[in-house]
Amino acid sequence: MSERIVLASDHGGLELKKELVEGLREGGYTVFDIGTHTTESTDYPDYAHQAVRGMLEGSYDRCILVCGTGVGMAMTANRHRGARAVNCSDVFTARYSRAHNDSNVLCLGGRVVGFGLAWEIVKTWLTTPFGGDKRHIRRVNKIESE
Ligand SMILES: O=C(CO)[C@H](O)[C@H](O)[C@H](O)COP(=O)(O)O
Repeated sequence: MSERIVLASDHGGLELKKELVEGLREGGYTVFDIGTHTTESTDYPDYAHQAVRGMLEGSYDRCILVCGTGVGMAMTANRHRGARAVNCSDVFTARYSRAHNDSNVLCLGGRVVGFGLAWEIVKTWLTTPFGGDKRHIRRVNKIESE
């Protein structure tokens, strides 16, 4: 089966999330869109907690979370032990958050990046493997030790 990606957003990330869901489905990923589905004002932590819990319980492989800036989603996701969330608005950070940090949650700002850049970020993030070098494993283990 293809990688299971869960996407979630608040109202601030809704439009970008919708475009990403469509692109990822076309790209053959198994996509779960857990909301929000309307423009009504919502609270990003509700969606971030739900998506990350699902990932940590094994229902999904990775999370992509979108709010206005990506900040609230990243703060919330990183409260969960085992979640390594990156708030990203450039391709370089997307690549190295995978290669060096083994990030498993990508947060984007729907009010910060347009679909074109977001799509490049997402493709890079999904296709870059964790480097697995000893020094990176040691550092990721130190993140997880607290
Ligand atoms: O968490 C955020 C900012 O750190 C998100 O960008 C939210 O989407 C944003 O705060 C929502 O703002 P709104 O004024 O309620 O639309």
